[in-house]
Amino acid sequence: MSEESGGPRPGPEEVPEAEVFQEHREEFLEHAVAETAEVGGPEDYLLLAKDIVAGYVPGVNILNGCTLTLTEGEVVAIIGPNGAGKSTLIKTIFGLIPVRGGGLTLRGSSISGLAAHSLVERGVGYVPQTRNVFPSLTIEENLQMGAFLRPRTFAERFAVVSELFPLLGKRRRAKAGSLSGGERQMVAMGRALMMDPSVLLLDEPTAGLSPIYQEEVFQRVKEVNSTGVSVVMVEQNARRCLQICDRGYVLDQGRNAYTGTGADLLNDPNVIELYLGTLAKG
Ligand SMILES: Nc1ncnc2c1ncn2[C@@H]1O[C@H](COP(=O)(O)OP(=O)(O)OP(=O)(O)O)[C@@H](O)[C@H]1O
Repeated sequence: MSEESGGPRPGPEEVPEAEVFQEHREEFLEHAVAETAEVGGPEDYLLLAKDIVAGYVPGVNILNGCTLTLTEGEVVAIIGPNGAGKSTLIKTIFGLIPVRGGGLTLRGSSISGLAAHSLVERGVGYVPQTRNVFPSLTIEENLQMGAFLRPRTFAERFAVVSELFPLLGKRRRAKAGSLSGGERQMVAMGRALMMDPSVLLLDEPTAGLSPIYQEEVFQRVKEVNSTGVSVVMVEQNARRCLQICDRGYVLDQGRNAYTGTGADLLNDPNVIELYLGTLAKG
């Protein structure tokens, strides 16, 4: 008789949580709200990403036809499990990943295939998740980089941005590399705002930050939004993000799994079970 080694095994009645999650997820995705059919035309939105197919490696799609709309003045959140394609969607919107299918429009005009700097010229700002400041440059120099396409507007924009983020004005000569993670995030957002964008794309702005700084980032996002900037943000702190956003998208496997107002998503039993609750961590 051989004896098998290893830790305790699930009893005959126990099913590992990950399997439960997978089973419910497949079932839920089959019945997921397909928003695409209800989406209006490009002229109805400030930004429209429709039926987007995109990926990194030839022949492998990460986004499998997902759709996102942004109306003037909104904060829109993108949440979902790890690897769902949230960052990929935001990078595709910003022209960092080629669009293989579907289309992107800004104020009704196609932006599919445009490079990132063309999008900046058209009023789109982007804050990447990592390496989003130049650590060896001062805060002021980082902000100058943000205004490189319109250097003559620097002083005026610096005044506006440091009113929103007082730290940036007070510590303008500090090297960005000497700042905490939360402070760097303020520099990164400030830099993206130097070109006076109408759309701000944020990729996981609270990742790696302490709860206090996470909260500060959420508050700043709301303040920036109140100045007339529309925001699309990918977030790992899904609950808090859904509390402050107007609408949210749950992405799963590169598709729209669910769409609704922040409150709808926070109160939906399926979303809670699969994407916000303990099963989601299985
Ligand atoms: N540069 C890359 N080259 C190839 N594959 C990539 C690259 N970046 C991401 N991927 C893959 O694309 C898929 C989606 O990644 P993405 O970063 O968009 O996920 P996400 O939903 O933002 O999740 P997370 O919260 O884990 O960042 C993952 O399978 C990831 O491994």
